[in-house]
Amino acid sequence: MSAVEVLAGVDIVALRLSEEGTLQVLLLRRQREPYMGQWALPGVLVNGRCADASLDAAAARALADKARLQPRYLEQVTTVGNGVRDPRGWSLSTCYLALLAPDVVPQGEDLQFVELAAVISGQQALPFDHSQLVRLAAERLRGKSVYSSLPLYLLAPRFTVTEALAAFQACLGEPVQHTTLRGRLERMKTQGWIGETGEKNYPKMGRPQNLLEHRPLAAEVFVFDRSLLA
Ligand SMILES: O=P(O)(O)OC[C@H]1O[C@@H](O)[C@H](O)[C@@H]1O
Repeated sequence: MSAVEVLAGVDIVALRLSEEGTLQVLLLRRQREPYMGQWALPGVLVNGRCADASLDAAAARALADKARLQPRYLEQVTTVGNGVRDPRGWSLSTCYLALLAPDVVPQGEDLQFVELAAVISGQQALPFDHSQLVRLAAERLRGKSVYSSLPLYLLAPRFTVTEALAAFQACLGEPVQHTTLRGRLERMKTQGWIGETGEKNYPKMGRPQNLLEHRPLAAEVFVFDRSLLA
């Protein structure tokens, strides 16, 4: 690379809600230098011969080509850039937050989910500045989960209130009042963002619960009139 060139890329912080109710982040084992063999965020370079129409298209390509999956939700978080984050020289990375369905499984030995908490705590180290990108994406998710329906994208399209509670608590990292969440979901129902399916799920333990359906409208997330933590 000549001294005037800058590498530009996108990196994806793709999150899944585990059965235990924790958030997990998708990692890819790097196939080339730098950091060959290490677990990193899936990402692609966008300069050079790539035909991506936009950064959003490049982010979708990174997930489709490298992780072989489609997100339920994708949002640009931030752009970082400096001369030290990539040993190849000056580079920019635009970081995306992707939310995945809970039943997504890694397709191949070069992909794995690890606990988000392990990356944030530093127990699972990542190359480049990828740990910092994970922290920024998790902060964005937490911030938006206080006042919007964003965590519902971590659930199957049909879900119960108990499952919604688990998703919100995982994103916020603290307990949420069942009655408060139920009130916000009722509000979404009256505005057409959630529908009653008329069906129930039958868990191994406990009583059957109504199955609701997430019907996101054009704006993608429903904004609550009050904080969920109020
Ligand atoms: O995987 P290759 O194409 O080598 O490079 C992409 C990575 O290079 C880094 O700056 C980015 O953070 C991205 O993950």
